[in-house]
Amino acid sequence: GVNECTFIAVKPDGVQRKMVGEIVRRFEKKGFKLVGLKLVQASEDLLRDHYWSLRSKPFFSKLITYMSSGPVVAMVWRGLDVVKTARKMLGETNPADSLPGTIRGNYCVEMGRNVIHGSDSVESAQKEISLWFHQSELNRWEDCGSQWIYN
Ligand SMILES: Nc1ncnc2c1ncn2[C@@H]1O[C@H](COP(=O)(O)OP(=O)(O)OP(=O)(O)O)[C@@H](O)[C@H]1O
Repeated sequence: GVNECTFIAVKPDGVQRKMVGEIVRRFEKKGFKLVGLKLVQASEDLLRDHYWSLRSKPFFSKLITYMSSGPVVAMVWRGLDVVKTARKMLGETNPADSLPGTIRGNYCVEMGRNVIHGSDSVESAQKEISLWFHQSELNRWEDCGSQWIYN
């Protein structure tokens, strides 16, 4: 429903490459609602929890190093089908498989530097949001434009 939320993070390469504004712009203009946003240096403990399902992958330790190499911009976005739609806006995990027009399709070339994260299901979104944000950091402000987004 319209209350669905997803967790999006601009990864350290995205922050270094000044992509925060472009990424926020795309989600805003799509019609999604920003309910949380912060710049954070993620601890390795947090990242290991976040990527727990990938712990046995050969690239796991490189992934933790990559994700802790600088600050990330952690965000929560809300709206109808936002989890699935955000994944489409991001593109595929491998930028080479991502269509032009998607964030990864337009702005990156390698899996290990793919500039952005987005939750892959509603359940992972709920887990990731509670991992990265305190409830008090989320703000469900009333969006004066929502009548022009939803009928
Ligand atoms: N084969 C690989 N080699 C190097 N890095 C990889 C590889 N597969 C995945 N990764 C890295 O690990 C991240 C998490 O992998 P996952 O399979 O969950 O992809 P994803 O869901 O598209 O990405 P994310 O969770 O970051 O949105 C990828 O975004 C990428 O940065």
